[in-house]
Amino acid sequence: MTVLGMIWAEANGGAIGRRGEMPWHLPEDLAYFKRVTLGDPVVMGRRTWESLPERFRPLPGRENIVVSRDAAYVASGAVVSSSLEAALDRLGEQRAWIMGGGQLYREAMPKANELLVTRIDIDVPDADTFAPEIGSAWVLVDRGETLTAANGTSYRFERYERL
Ligand SMILES: CCc1nc(N)nc(N)c1OCCCOc1ncccc1N1CCC(C(F)(F)F)CC1
Repeated sequence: MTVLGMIWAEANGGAIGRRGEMPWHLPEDLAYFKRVTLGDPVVMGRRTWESLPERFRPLPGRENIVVSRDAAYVASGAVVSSSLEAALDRLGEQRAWIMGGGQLYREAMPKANELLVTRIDIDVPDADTFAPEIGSAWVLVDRGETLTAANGTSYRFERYERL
């Protein structure tokens, strides 16, 4: 069984996206995401793959798996899996990270062992994509200290483990 982590950044109210973009720019979170995931396979939905700036496609230094039901879908530099299960079957015992988006987080939640959530103190009134609910099966094991980004934004890195 893969040790499966999920990693996301969310703004106030659980916002994680707006019209296919992340409506903020927080280099400190990009660095965190890169540090955490480097070397491990990452699994993402097609919309997240398409949201990545060209220069980040594929994410360097890790196997990129894109989940799409479209058997004809091509993601150059990535492996396309037809379902989350197919992606997990590929991964075998490897530790891997679900990196978005909302739909895949919700589907993978029951299979995840660890959640890394960056809480960003900004309001995104017209958000259209939201983080999954973190249910009572989870315990916040590391609240992280509240940090201030170079651009003045407050944020913190949280870690949850399954009870
Ligand atoms: C970073 C954003 C992010 N934060 C956390 N904590 N969890 C995530 N699931 C996550 O979303 C990754 C997919 C979206 O990512 C991007 N969306 C727009 C612009 C840039 C990116 N990044 C920049 C860094 C790059 C690197 F390879 F350097 F990591 C990856 C692509």
